[in-house]
Amino acid sequence: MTEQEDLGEDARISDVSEIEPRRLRYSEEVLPLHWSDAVQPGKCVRPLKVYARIKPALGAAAAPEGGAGISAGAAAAGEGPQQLLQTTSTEISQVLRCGGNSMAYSFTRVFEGSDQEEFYGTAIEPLLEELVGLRTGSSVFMAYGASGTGKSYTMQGTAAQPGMIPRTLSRLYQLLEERGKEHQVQLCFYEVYENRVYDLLQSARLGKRQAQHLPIQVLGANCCVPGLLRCHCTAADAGQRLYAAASRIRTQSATHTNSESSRSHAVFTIQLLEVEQGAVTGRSATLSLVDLAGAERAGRTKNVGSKLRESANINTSLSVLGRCLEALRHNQALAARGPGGGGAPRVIPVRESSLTSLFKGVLTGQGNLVLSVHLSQHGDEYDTNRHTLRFGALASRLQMAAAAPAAAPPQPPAGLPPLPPSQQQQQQSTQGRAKRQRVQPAFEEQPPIAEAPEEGVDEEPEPDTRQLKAVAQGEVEARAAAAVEAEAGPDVQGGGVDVNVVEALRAQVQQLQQQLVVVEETARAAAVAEWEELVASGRDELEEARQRAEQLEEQLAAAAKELAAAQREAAALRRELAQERAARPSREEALEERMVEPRAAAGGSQDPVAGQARAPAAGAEQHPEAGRHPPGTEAPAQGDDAPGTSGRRAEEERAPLAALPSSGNQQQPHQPAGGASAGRAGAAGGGSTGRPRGSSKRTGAGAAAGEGAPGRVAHAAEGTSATGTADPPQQGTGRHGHTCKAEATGRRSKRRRATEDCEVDEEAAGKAHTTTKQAHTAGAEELGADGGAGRHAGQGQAELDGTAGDDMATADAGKTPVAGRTRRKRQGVRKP
Ligand SMILES: Nc1ncnc2c1ncn2[C@@H]1O[C@H](COP(=O)(O)OP(=O)(O)OP(=O)(O)O)[C@@H](O)[C@H]1O
Repeated sequence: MTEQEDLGEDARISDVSEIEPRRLRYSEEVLPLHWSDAVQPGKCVRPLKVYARIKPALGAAAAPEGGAGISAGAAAAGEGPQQLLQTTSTEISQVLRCGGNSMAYSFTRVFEGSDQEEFYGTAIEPLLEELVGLRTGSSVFMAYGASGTGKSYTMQGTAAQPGMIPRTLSRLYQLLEERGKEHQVQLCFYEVYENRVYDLLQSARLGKRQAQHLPIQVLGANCCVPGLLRCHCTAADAGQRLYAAASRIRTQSATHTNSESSRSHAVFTIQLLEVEQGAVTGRSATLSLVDLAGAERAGRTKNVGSKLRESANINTSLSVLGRCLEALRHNQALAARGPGGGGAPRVIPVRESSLTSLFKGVLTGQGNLVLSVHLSQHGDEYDTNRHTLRFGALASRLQMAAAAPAAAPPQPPAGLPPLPPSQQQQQQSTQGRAKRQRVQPAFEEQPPIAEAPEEGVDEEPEPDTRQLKAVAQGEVEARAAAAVEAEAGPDVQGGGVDVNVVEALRAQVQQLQQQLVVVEETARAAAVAEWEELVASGRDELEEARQRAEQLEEQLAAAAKELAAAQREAAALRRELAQERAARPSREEALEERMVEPRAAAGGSQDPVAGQARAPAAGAEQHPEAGRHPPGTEAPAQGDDAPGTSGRRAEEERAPLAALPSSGNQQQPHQPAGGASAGRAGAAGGGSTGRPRGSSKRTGAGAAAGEGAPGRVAHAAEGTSATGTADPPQQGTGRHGHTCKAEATGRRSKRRRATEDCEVDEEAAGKAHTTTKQAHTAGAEELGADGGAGRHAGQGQAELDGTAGDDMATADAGKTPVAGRTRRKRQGVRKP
């Protein structure tokens, strides 16, 4: 921060005589600086004008001006993405040099180059005309942009190219002259540095930077800065000199991006009061020209220490400004949608910074706001330009409601009533004396007053200013006077108030007010910081919850997929099972059909064994209870009851197994011959009978096999042989057995294939096995009981001895291999 502790002759206002000392009295009166116009809703609404001005790239100050196309000199290289601004008269497109999409932004008008006249004529002159014609109560022009983009160049200019403020002053008096009406012009110039208001005119007048900042009083929609000096100015050159001198006091310093970077927002206000017959009528209008400090990126400016703090303050206030415009835009869009448009209006955060507090009126859409956004054609200004372009695009969507100033000036707030005329008069004179005492030394050094004072204005204060005086300073002084009177007692009251005491109290009150402002600001900053922290932590929590929800959703989706796959698999298995079930009867049919031939062959061979084999079956039919005996329990025991005489051995030898079901004849243990004859009868009947009732088909088949079907007998013999237990199979089957064996072997392999093709019902196979075993056991025991040493008996005995083991089942019937296999499977035994 550059503080000019002691201005040299050059820096001081060269001709302070331009400022009437008597007029300074008026300059301390509290008047609203920027206020909202009294407009009816929906009336005088117009879009906010946004002008864009592009500073040429370095070394290209002479680039083509104002025209469309690409500026020369845009090739300055730097870090970051290289950009180029392509323009038309109303549009700017930011193009990346490395390619990519460009975005176009529209503005009221786009300016390029260094010429100030054109910019002034387009952007400022209309505002000045409105001021002079008192057509708009309050107009504000703001220059916005990153540091070093030409805001100060535009507002202040150079000797060769005067900026907007000198041009405005010069043109103002021309217009007033043309109008031919009497006016009073009051000038204010102050800066907002680190969120505090400093009076630049006062500093210029005193010859040093004033250390005390001034409080801002927001009075409803209006804003006042008590203590701010207002200078009457009757000529353009006086105003220009005043401005030039005060500008030098404005805080500036060199940064990485700008050798004369403004570290504060500077506000130059021209207030025009209408005067008729030497008296102010009450109608007034203001035009404020604001040179905002430039937004800075710490990375680019490389600021540290106080400059970094300044930078942070600048960025904060500009950010609040941006948020105000955003909120205003939101509210206006909401209002345009009408009732029921959805959403709630936002609070416009004007109170969050001094800058926005000062311009509360226009930032809430009341009054006339015009913006210029400043850009740079330098290649490496991509980010800063983009930010500025977006700000401009947002602002250009706003509507402003401006109206002519009302006949009566803005009224002081209800809490601060005007003082009674007598007391006010007294205080004014007291105040005037005190002020003259205070400021006199500064003016004593200056040349004599060049211009004659405006007598009417000087001697007789205007009624409107008397009213407005009570807004702040009057109030303070009244309270101070009251306090003094109370303290001094009746003598002092009668003799008047001691000026020094009043002054002291007044200073004290002002100090307290300033302290109050500081406290308020600190509290507000703390609240904002806390709120931001809260929002940030809430955002973190929200993010965590969102991530967790995403994880859960993913898990849910995976589980749903697995479930669907499992359901598909289950459905496929169900289908397979159904197909299996559907195919089972036909397979069994096929097996039966295949067995017809061997049976027929067996039947045709006149095998007595076969004939006998059916006899027990028939017996079983006669005694169905036989089939109900569980294998290995009753049947063998019953076999004991079977007759085992040697006379019957020949027959029994031929049908050792066929006799097994005779166990069903336990009620008739002495009728083996009957059973045998029944078996023969069964054989004669085609050998298809004799299945015990209650057995399943397979069980029946197994039993039948055991009972003496020829093939089964052969198979049983073979199976017995395979177990290596008794005699060779041919010995048990004889001649006929050879034939049967050969056929049975072929059929067996076929059968095995057939049975291996399909899964045989375990239960059925088990039953077949047990029934067969039962039959074997019964037969063997029957034979054994006889003491018969026939081959079949020996075989049966061997099986009973357990030598056959599980393979006995395979020796039983055509089904038995499967049954055996199934049993092995069940028992977890591998086939040897
Ligand atoms: N349109 C222009 N034509 C020629 N020179 C320009 C133009 N705009 C700016 N400049 C030059 O660029 C330099 C920086 O401009 P200026 O100080 O006005 O930037 P700024 O935006 O006010 O920066 P800051 O915000 O840091 O104060 C100055 O030397 C100025 O003369």
